[in-house]
Amino acid sequence: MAETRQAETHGFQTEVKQLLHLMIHSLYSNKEIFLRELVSNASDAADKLRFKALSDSALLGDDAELFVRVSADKDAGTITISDNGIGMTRDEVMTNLGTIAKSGTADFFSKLSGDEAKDSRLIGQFGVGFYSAFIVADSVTVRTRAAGVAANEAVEWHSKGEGEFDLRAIEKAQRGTDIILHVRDDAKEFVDEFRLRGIITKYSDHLSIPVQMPERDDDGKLTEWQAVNSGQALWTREKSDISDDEYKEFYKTIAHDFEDPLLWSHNKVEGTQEYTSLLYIPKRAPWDLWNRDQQHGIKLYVKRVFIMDDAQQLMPSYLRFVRGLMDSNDLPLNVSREILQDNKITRAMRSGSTKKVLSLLSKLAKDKPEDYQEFWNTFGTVLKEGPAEDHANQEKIASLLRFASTHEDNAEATVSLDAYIERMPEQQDKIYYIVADSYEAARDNPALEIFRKKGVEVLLLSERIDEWLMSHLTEYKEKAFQSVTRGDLDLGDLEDDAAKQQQEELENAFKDQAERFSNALGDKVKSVRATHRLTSSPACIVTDDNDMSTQMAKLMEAAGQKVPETKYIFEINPEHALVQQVVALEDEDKFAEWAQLLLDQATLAERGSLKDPAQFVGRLNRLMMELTNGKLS
Ligand SMILES: Nc1ncnc2c1ncn2[C@@H]1O[C@H](COP(=O)(O)OP(=O)(O)OP(=O)(O)O)[C@@H](O)[C@H]1O
Repeated sequence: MAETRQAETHGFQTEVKQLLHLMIHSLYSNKEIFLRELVSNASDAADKLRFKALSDSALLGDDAELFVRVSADKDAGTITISDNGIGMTRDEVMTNLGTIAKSGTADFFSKLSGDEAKDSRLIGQFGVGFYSAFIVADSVTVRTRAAGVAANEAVEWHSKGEGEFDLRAIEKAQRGTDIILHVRDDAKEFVDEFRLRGIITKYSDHLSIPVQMPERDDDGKLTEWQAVNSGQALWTREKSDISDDEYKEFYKTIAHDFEDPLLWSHNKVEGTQEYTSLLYIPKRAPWDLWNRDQQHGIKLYVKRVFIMDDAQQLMPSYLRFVRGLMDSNDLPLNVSREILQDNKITRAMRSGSTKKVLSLLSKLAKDKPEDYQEFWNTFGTVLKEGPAEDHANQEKIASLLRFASTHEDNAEATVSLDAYIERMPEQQDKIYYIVADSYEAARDNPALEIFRKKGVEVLLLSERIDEWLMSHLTEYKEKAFQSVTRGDLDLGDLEDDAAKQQQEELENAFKDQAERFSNALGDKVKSVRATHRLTSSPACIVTDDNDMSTQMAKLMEAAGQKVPETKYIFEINPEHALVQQVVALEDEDKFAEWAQLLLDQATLAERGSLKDPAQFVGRLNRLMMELTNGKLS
């Protein structure tokens, strides 16, 4: 036994070291948050135990009144935060307090710049948690005994927050965790129970668990522990009794965010289902928002008892930036993730809260367009997953989308579909868009020429998700979406009969030449025809209606899927001077060279790359040499 009580030393995972260093250096102006983090961990530990005890009441033993206790010892220079919650086993201590068990952590740290101001914002997004103890402490001791584990199987963890931590077996009479902070000289102001009490009432007043502090006699001796928070879960109170500040502080505690939320919505739903929801939209994106496996931020409670974090069934994935909680009166207390998955009650809660969030956003867009724009810039890309994921709310989600467009002439996505429709000329019946690799590639794609000439607005899409979005969004307010690089260009009533007839004549007149191009290019193209998309470019390629679009093919290739090669329709502008010279060539070999060059150019403008760029360069140089007769003038 004696041997196991010897301390073992372990190194922190590299990322922990980085996090610690960064935290100490960038959060010095916001030191007091350590208490919020540690008290909220202690309260989570109580919640977890209460939940586990639902199926195994023996776990509570004779220590069923759960609490968090905070005290300070001026002589020793320490602050202690204790709870009689779930505690941790040795293995749990090793992983929870020695590593950062979040996927993508290394990636996150590679983004840090070394600029402390910038990095401190990032660190806020990351969520500091337990390690924030080191903002005020130069050494931290954690003594913990997991529920259901014998007193002599408790563990002590100790670290100075540098490269390593010590672990040893100890004996601990009470279940739960004590965290003892040995406070650094520059944070001694916190070794003061009056000060600590102020911080607790600021951050933790609404926790449903009592947070207790010592009552002391004149000699400073503890006489009893007394709760210093109101102990009433915030969301159970009447909306009218809760101040904005209380809502904001509560958000910071549950979301581990440093900043105020952008907005929130607190609802009591009554009727066939009874539940309360308190949902927040953060101002900033968490660092791992783009990861679809990222945990969801909704906590589930049943009759005020905490059941689980990250209840994915309560919020669709495209709203995974929403934080908050739902408290059901109808679900059984012993509900499991499996039960949640296929459950009438959860479905109703999910659908109700989804509607709530969407209407909250619509209202923001209407009342405070600038704030909405800020929201869109932060979370828009995630919301774009919505139309594919949630058919029932497609129209509502679509109304929240924002795009760059030819109307605005800048890359920022500010145009709503309603604004687009509002500007549509009466004869226009479709919503035109283009998807490309970048805003510039979209803006300068030759297929837009005819639209510019006719003054028809085109939405310019260039995010990775956009092709996916547009493949699920087929219409909005009964107007179909139409890609300008796809299929036959049907401008509908935007063209009058005379223009249509003129176009037909042009196509007929070009038939023979189109065939000549087609013979020269062989199976490199699907077909060749005269275009009516172009005004200043000689040629472009477009995708046939039934083929996979360029962007979709790229998306699938990037995902490692085998994609059949798309053959394009090659459209030529017979009125372009270069085309007129090419068709005048009599030598068929030369004609073929030029035809290939025009196709390569058009492919470059649409796809951004060629299969064999060296061949293109060789051909271009050969033709230039011929044109210049080997001499530039
Ligand atoms: N008082 C405690 N009792 C029991 N377990 C704890 C306690 N404090 C921390 N832990 C465990 O350590 C883990 C890591 O804590 P930490 O605060 O770093 O992260 P987190 O709470 O999971 O995430 P975040 O704070 O970023 O939301 C917790 O998830 C929990 O399992």
